[in-house]
Amino acid sequence: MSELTRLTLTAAHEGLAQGHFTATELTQAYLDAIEAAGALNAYVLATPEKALEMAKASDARLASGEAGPLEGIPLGVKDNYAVEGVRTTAGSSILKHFVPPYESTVTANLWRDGAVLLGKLNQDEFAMGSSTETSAFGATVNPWRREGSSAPLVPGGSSGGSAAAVAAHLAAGAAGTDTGGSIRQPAAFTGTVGIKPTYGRCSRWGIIAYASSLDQAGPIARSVNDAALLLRSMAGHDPKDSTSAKLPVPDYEAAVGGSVKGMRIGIPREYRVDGMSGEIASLWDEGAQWLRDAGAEVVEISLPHSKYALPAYYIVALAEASSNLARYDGVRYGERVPGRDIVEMYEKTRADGFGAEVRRRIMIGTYVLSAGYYDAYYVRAQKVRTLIKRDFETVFAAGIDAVLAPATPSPAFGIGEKSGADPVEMYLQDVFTVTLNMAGLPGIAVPAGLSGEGLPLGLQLIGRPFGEEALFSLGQVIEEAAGRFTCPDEWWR
Ligand SMILES: NC(=O)C[C@H](N)C(=O)O
Repeated sequence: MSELTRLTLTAAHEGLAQGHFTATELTQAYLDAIEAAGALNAYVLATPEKALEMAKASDARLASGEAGPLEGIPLGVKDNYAVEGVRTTAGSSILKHFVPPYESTVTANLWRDGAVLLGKLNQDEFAMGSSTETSAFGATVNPWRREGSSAPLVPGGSSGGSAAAVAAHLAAGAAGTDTGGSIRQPAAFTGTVGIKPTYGRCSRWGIIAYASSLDQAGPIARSVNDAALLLRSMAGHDPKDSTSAKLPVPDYEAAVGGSVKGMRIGIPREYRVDGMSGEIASLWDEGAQWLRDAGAEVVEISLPHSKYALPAYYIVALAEASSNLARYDGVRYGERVPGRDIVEMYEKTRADGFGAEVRRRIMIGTYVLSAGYYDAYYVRAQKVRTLIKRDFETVFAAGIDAVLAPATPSPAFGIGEKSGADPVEMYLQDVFTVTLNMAGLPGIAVPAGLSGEGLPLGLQLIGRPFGEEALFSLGQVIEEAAGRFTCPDEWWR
C-alpha cells in the first residue's frame, strides 16, 4: 500500500503544502486503494475522473499560492449528501438513478476549501440502521476482524461506509451524518474519530432527510485533529437551512491540545445499564482516570430520564421519517413502477423502492402520528424529549463542562448477527448515543482501547450546546492516552 494513504489528513496537508507530493499523486494513491478494496464495499460509487480533475485544480492552486485549508485532501462523502452531477442514493433503490442538479451546503464548503471528492460512501438505507446492512447496495464489511477469525463484522451504521473507508485508508476523511448515533457508533466500531456537532452547527441543506429535528452532518477521521479540520470546513450558517445557527465557526484545530485543567466531567449514573460488559465498564473508568490525570475533575451526575431516550427516539425519528419519505411517490423524482391507476402506481413504487426496514419505519411513524394514537405516542415522546434536554441543562447549570460515557454497548458484531426478526436488538445499539441527538447536543467518539478479541472500542464525550471546542480538547487527551488504532491486517487487498 502506498505510504501516502497512511498519512493523517493533517500530515497530508503539510506534505502538500511543502511540495513533498502533489494532490494528483495523493488522489491516485487513494483511487488505487479503493480499487483494491472491493471486498469492503465501502463505496457505492467511486468518482475517479472527477477526483483527478479536482486534484489537478488543487495542484494549480497549491502552485499559485491560493490553497484552501483542505487543499488537495481526498475525501469520501456519505451517499445521502447531494453532490451535483453525481448519483446520490442514500443507500436506497428508490433513488438508484437520482443525479442531483444541486450541491449540499456541507459538501460545497468542503470543495470551497480545496478538498477532492473520491466518491460516495455506503450507508444504511436512508440512514436507518446501525450496521450498514440495510443498504440496497449490499452490506459494508468492517476492515477489522476478531483476532484469529475471518468472520466478517459490520462497520456499524448508518455511516458504515464512511467509517470503513477512513479506517481502511480509502479516504483521508469522510463526511457522515448522525441522527441517533450514525457517526459515533461506526467510528467506535472501526477505531476512528467521529463527531456529531450541535444541532444547527452544520447546514442540513442538500442532505437527504431522515428525521429533520435530529439529523446533523459531521466528520469521521483518523485523528481528533483531522476531525477538527474537517468540521471547521463543514460547519457554518446557511440561509438555506432555517435551523442552522447564526454563529461564527471557531478554529477547532486550536482547541486540540488545549488544556482541560479544571474542567468538570460528569459520569452519568444511569448509563451503567444492566448487562454492561466488564470490558466497557473498565474502559469507561480508564477514560475517567486519563481525564483526571490531565487535570479535569470527574464527578458522578444523574441524567434521570436517560432510560426513556431510546424508546422516545424511535417514535420521534420514525414519525419524522414517515413524513419526509412521503415525497418518494414516483411522480416528483426517484423510481416509478407503473400501475393501472395512480394509487396502484404509488403502492407499487413504494413497495418496490423501499427495503424492509424503511417500510417498517414508515409504518410505525405513520401509526404514531395517526389521529387515535398521536397523543399517546408522539406527543408523549416529545414531552420525554423535553425532559431529557432538561436533564442536561441541569447538569450544565451545575458547572459540568462535558459528560463521559461509552460510545457503544459492545464492539463490532458479526454481519447477520443482529438483523434477525427482532429489530429492537439493532435499536439497542443506540442506547448511549441517542440522548444527545434528542437534546441537540454535540458528541465525539474517540477510540480508547481494544476489546479482548482485538476490536476497537470507543469512548464518547457529550458537550454543552456549541461546546465542540471542549470536546476536541478532551478528545485529544483520550487519544493521547490511548494511542491511535490501525487494523493490524489488510486482508481485503
Ligand atoms: N441514523 C442514525 O443515527 C442511526 C440510528 N441507529 C437509526 O437507525 O435511527
